[in-house]
Amino acid sequence: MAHNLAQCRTVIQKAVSGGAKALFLPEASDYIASSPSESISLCQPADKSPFLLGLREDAKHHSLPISVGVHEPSLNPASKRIRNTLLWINAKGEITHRYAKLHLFDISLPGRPPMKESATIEAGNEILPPFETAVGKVGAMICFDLRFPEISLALKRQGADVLLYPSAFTVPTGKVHWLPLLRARAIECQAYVIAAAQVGKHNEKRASYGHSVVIDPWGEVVAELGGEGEGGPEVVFAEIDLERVREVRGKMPLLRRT
Ligand SMILES: O=C(O)CNC(=O)[C@H](CS)NC(=O)CCC(=O)C(=O)O
Repeated sequence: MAHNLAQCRTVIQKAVSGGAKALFLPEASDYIASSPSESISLCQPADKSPFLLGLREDAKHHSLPISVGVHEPSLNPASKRIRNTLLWINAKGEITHRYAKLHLFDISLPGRPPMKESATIEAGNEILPPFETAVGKVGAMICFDLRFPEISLALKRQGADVLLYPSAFTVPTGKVHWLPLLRARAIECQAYVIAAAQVGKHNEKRASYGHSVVIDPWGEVVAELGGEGEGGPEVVFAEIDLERVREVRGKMPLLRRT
């Protein structure tokens, strides 16, 4: 986790030097463990996690809001499982919003070990209403949620201009599904999509697809990173133009107005 904090701090430095108004980090930026028991044992409450305390300090120091995916304990003290959450840290370093991942990644693909996120993670049970930020009204989702367009459509109806999908996508699913799903969400919601992704090898069992991307409300990719991640942590910049959201929605209205 100390290493991951250092990686994030490198990204924060780059974001600050480039004049970013907000920074979007991937799902599970604090750690990716190699077993359910390790994942549960590493988990700390937000107010005690050195990883989050470090990010909050930097957010405050640079007046830079940060969206980050982490692990947090269950709200139920009797639960052995943890939560997979997205936190919004504001420019004062305070955690102001929290979304707990609704859909868990329980799958088995041919020739690969099955993945059962629900062995470790307890699913969230509510959509977080979109919230105002320096880059517009943001709607939060996480990774596998991408396959369930209902949440993004609900967020659009609630006024989201920007949809977040911080992720740690697998390589085989990412190769085929990542970009088309993200572009579809941007096109049908007529919203910006910001998908910050983990990249490269985590441990003997796991690697992530990478290809972080920002997509505009017309569905065009406006910024992207690669799938190697060998040169260390990378950052990519994109302009979030809320006028562009109004324009696309105005020219092709998809929401019924009665
Ligand atoms: O494991 C952690 O600590 C953090 N969580 C994740 O990386 C999650 C669960 S394994 N990954 C995904 O949801 C990938 C989805 C995906 O790849 C797809 O939908 O194809």
